[in-house]
Amino acid sequence: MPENTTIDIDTATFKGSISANTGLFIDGKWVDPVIPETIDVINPATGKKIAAVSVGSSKDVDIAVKAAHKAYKTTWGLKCPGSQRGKLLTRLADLLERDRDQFAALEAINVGKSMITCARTVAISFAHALGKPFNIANGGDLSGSINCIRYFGGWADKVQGKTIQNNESKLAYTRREPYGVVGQIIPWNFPMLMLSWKVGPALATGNCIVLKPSEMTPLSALKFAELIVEAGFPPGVFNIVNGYVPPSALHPGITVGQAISEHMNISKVAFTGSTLVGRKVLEASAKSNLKVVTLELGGKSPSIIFDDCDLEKTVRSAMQAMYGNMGQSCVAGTRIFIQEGIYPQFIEKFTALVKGLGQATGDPFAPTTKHGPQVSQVQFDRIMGYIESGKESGATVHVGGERHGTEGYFIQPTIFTDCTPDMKIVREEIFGPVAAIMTFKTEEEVIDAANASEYGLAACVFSENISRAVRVAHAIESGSTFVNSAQNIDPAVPFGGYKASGIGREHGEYALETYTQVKAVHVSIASL
Ligand SMILES: NC(=O)C1=CN([C@@H]2O[C@H](COP(=O)(O)OP(=O)(O)OC[C@H]3O[C@@H](n4cnc5c(N)ncnc54)[C@H](O)[C@@H]3O)[C@@H](O)[C@H]2O)C=CC1
Ligand code: BAL
Repeated sequence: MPENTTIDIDTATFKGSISANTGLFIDGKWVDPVIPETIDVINPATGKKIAAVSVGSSKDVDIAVKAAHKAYKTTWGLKCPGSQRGKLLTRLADLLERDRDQFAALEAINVGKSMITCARTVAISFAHALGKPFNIANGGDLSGSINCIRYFGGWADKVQGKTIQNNESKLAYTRREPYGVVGQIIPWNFPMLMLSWKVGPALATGNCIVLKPSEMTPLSALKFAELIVEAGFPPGVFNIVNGYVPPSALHPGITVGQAISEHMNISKVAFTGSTLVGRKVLEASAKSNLKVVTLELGGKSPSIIFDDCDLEKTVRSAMQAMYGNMGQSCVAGTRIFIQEGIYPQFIEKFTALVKGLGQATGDPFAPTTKHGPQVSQVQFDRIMGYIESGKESGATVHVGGERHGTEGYFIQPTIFTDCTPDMKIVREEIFGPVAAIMTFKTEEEVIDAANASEYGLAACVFSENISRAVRVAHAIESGSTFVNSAQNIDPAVPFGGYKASGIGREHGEYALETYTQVKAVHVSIASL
């Protein structure tokens, strides 16, 4: 039987012992993988092991899919009224709220999220607060997760089809039916938040889930499974299979993520992660059962700053948009375009703020920390590689550009100036605290420059001329554009990418569409 691990945390911002099971969660129970194997979970602030958790294989995915199918046919799906699904989701949100400090602490220790602005008061669902310190994890990530699950709980009994009045000799109507078993593959940058974005709409619409957390950050998902049981969801509705990437010696064949993508009895996969893997998921679907695939992938989002912006607010928002979550955010505003007239004032204030952020780098549990570590050695090396590339290609390191400290995976918040569109640091997603600054003269010029990217996830536009701001927002090729704010994502508003940033939308009514398929029913009412 898999064991509980206990994580003791004694810090200024969180004190307590958190226990979490380290097994796979299948059919409402904790189980060992068919081939017993574990993976170490690392604290990125120290590089040291926190715990070891079980990892599964395609065999465990098969078992989880069978359990999910059984639940779908017997206790969930069309067998469970939407009102009951909504009640359970609302209960789940309440339980998450009750235990939010523990979940925030798990995010802080496993992802390096820091604990500064005790943002319990944060009104928005997804605060791109700086860093992943504990208080930020609690305010931003946990508020966002709770709000998202509660929001979709409200939708569960409101999923509706339509009647079609086209022909008086028939009654034609549509139904929105769940897919059955859906696979969900989530990343490490916002483990609880990405889980909630996927679990909320899937359960609201009556699907059963086989979820794979990132192998780097499984702890909060494992803890979440306990709340699924406590809330009263029937066994098999929600299953977790952790997995390795790349294949290990014990699991030389396909990985868990690939097994989910290829599975013949999974009818839809929702994926958040790299564009590279997104392509593989799509390919696996094409080669297996043509399952529906939604993808939320990379970005290289522009922040466009016009001369007539509110400078104080804009500088703060541009910093949040860029350095929130240590730059490990798909919507990060990494290409900062500044109109020439305001460049000197903007750069002076932005530099001061970013240097301040650098001074507030450190222990995710310290009350003053605003900037934590990158998630792993791999990500650290990758980002440092980009910083070297920036230097070699002729950009100027204006701030930062080095590692911070000697332990863990900390990188100084970095600003590159003198950037040109051909540079790797301007074209590619870095997923770290590295800003590329460029200037522009005209609206037309900046629209072209902003759109010269394979990505199209998000953008920020800063101008007090609302006509111009909205005009530019419409001209930018992105799934979301934020006017005069950092990326205040909201569970009621659709989220997703244009171009290589993804397929489909999460959040809002659109998410219900991506978790249901439409059935048309034609009933003849013609008199004989
Ligand atoms: N859109 C976003 O929010 C995210 C984007 N990324 C981007 O990806 C880059 C690399 O990060 P990684 O952790 O390597 O991302 P990744 O795309 O490899 O990981 C995301 C998830 O996909 C799973 N996965 C890996 N290979 C798979 C396969 N063949 N089939 C199915 N699932 C698979 C992973 O285990 C993880 O759960 C980052 O530097 C960043 O640019 C990473 C995480 C989140
Ligand atoms: N992947 C959605 C949230 C983010 O990375 O910013």
